Amino acid sequence: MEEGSIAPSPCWCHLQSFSCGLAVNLFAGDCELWSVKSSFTVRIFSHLVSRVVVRAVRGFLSNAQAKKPLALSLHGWTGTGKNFVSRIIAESIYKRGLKSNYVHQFVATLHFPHAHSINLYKDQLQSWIRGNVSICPRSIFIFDEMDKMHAGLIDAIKPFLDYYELLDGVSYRQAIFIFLSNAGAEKITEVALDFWRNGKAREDIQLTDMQNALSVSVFNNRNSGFWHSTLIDRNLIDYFVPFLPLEYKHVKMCVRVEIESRGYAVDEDILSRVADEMTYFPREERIYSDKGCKTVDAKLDYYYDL
Ligand SMILES: Nc1ncnc2c1ncn2[C@@H]1O[C@H](COP(=O)(O)OP(=O)(O)OP(=O)(O)O)[C@@H](O)[C@H]1O
Repeated sequence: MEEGSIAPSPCWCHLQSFSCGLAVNLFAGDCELWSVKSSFTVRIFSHLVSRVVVRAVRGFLSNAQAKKPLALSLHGWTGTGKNFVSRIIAESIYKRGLKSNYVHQFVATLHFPHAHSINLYKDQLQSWIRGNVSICPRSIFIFDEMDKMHAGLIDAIKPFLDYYELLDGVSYRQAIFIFLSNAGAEKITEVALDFWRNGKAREDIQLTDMQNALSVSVFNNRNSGFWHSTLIDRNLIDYFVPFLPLEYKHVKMCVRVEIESRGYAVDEDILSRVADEMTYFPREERIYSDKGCKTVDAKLDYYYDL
């Protein structure tokens, strides 16, 4: 099944995008899913993330009677896989993944840069979401850099995340909203470090050890994009998903995956050298990679003559 052939309005790339009208899709209403894989898996080095995300997405997609759209808020240090996971979710639903006309990605610093334009952004965001969900109920909206979003802006989408059956004739109950943020990373690291220092296994960290602390921490953080947000206040975010900081062994796993994906034989020496080049924190213990797995692929270029 090919998706509609008219791409979202090209002017979307610019600030004015919203005001130049919504995307028109040739096959309006025809946004059948590429596949809702019953075996939908997330190959990610984090027991919490794979467990929560897979259950949440699979459960939501198989529930024809969902009472509200799915809202996932992914939190963690840089390079811990938040964009990676949102890409996997998009690809599990639409053949073209993030390139699908039904997947909309907003980057706070790019699409909502000016504090003085908040009211304009709010109107534009509502129109964009309303228009696109009217065309495709199973639209996916990804908000990256939530921690850089001006406080209050995200509250504009509150009505769409709520339990309404219809709003002006449109149902938002099949839509998926994903928020990505570095806010809360300190809290997550604190819990992970606590487990580590007490000799407890990382795999024993439960979602319940983090969820509440995470939502409270972003709610009270002026720089989280969710500061005093009604989305949290009204419990409209279904899951706060903590991405644990990545350890040396995880970085090596990332290097291995990258080498394999390039079709090379894995060289254990290169694996270790790339992981050794990363820097680790906290200063004393040096457990977690401060860039997660980011820059791994760039570092590999040095070792493989491409
Ligand atoms: N937990 C993980 N499991 C598997 N691969 C990972 C994981 N974390 C990161 N990676 C790899 O590292 C790359 C960079 O991660 P990604 O861009 O998703 O990080 P991020 O959390 O979105 O970072 P940022 O907060 O800076 O946007 C991914 O494309 C993926 O290849």
